[in-house]
Amino acid sequence: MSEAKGKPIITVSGLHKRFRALVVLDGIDFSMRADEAVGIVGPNGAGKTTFLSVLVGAHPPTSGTIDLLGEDVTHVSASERCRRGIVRTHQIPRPFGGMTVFENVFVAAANGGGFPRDEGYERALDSLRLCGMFHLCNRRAETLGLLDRKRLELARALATNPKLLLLDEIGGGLTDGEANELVATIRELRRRDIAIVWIEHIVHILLEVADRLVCMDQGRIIADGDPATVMKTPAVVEAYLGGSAE
Ligand SMILES: Nc1ncnc2c1ncn2[C@@H]1O[C@H](COP(=O)(O)OP(=O)(O)OP(=O)(O)O)[C@@H](O)[C@H]1O
Repeated sequence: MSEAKGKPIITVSGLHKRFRALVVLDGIDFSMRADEAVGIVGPNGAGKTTFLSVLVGAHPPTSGTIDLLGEDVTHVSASERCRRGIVRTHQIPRPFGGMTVFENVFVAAANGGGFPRDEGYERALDSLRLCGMFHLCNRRAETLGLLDRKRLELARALATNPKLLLLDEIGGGLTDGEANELVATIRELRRRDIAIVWIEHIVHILLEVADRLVCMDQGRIIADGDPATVMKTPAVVEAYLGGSAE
């Protein structure tokens, strides 16, 4: 492992997030290296999506700090964080309607990634190829089905040239064959040295890629470590898997 890969890509300390009286993140401490793929599981409402939103700057934390690549980005805008290499996909894909698939991805490369035109063009094409969407370049984004919308969401995120990619439930509703394709794509991203955080309820897909698993419950991290060990942790069995710790 190179020295750069072994360094933390992101470190979060004492992160709290409240929406009015509702405490959604309740003291999150988290750090990961650039060569890791971390899965996040947890019951509905645990705060997983909110965690990603706070990491990318879509919501300011109520308190706590976020350090990206050795710099404090807690008060840095979402667009600037994106240019520094952190990007997320959304649980519900949000393509720009009225634009083609290619235009959607090109806008991400140019605006999100800050690439000049020719480079943005190449990045957009590379992302579309990687996500198996090249043949759909000229389709209007709003005419895509759910699976292709999810692929487009991933292609747009990749076009920004992320160092850390945050995925929010991109596996839901896929057939086994489609899920295998998705796993192959994520493995290719790891070969390209992109660090991954992936929230997913379909745990068996997640475990094919994640080398570390985090379980959240009620705004806290209740387990963090080797996936097999985390899945057997009594607190995880009780909070997430619906079983008894006995
Ligand atoms: N913008 C918001 N304003 C108010 N409450 C919010 C907001 N976003 C999320 N919440 C609340 O925060 C809590 C955590 O939501 P979040 O979506 O982060 O959980 P989650 O673990 O991702 O759940 P799921 O697995 O169902 O996606 C929920 O009670 C949700 O209603």
